[in-house]
Amino acid sequence: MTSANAKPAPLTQPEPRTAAALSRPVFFIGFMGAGKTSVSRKLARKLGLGAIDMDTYLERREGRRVKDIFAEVGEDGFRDIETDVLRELAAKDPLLVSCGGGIVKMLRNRVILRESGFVVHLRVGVDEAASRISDKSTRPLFQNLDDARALAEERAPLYDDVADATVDTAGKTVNAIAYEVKRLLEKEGILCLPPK
Ligand SMILES: Nc1ncnc2c1ncn2[C@@H]1O[C@H](COP(=O)(O)OP(=O)(O)O)[C@@H](O)[C@H]1O
Ligand SMILES: O=C(O)C1=C[C@@H](OP(=O)(O)O)[C@@H](O)[C@H](O)C1
Ligand SMILES: [Mg+2]
Repeated sequence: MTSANAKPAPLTQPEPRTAAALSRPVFFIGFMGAGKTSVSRKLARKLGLGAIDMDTYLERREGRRVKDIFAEVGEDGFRDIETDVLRELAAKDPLLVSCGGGIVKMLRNRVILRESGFVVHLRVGVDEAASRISDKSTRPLFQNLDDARALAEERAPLYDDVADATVDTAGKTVNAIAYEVKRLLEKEGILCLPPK
């Protein structure tokens, strides 16, 4: 029986969710070789989510490779372009974004990351990173182990400072890391999955 002042049933029910969705952008940070690009891509494929790799996006936008940008305008010039791209991507509908390893260097980037997304730090040791990267010519700041170690040490507190979550990647496959990140994003309420 319906009472006189009961609300009428809505004409349309909300559509049940049919695809995975993110409540905020997810930014992958971590040292070169941590697997930011690979894990983000794997997760996007597994879940049918959109993913953008900052370096790939930036290279297309600029029409030149990262190493050529470094050679032509130096690291400072590269960092300016990188911040521009970060601002652009942070303003889009939520995506998986794999950042370059140096994104945390500039305070302005750390502010954007913290304010606009959920930040996942993929942690890797320098020796393991070096063993993963076969072609170091594409990474101007990973040319020898001593310099890479010093850089990693300098950046470690910056990654910790900005990360909402950290995943240790040592000895794990890209697939296993992607699964761990998926569970973590679900638990944090960042990833909403359709009912099975
Ligand atoms: N967990 C992993 N185990 C083994 N190799 C990996 C792993 N993650 C990435 N790689 C390899 O290391 C290289 C760098 O990975 P990439 O995803 O580009 O790292 P990043 O974007 O963090 O620099 C690639 O050749 C990739 O296939
Ligand atoms: O650590 C860095 O300063 C850099 C990391 C690179 O990206 P990956 O971390 O994806 O290799 C790329 O953005 C550029 O060579 C600078
Ligand atoms: Mg990358």
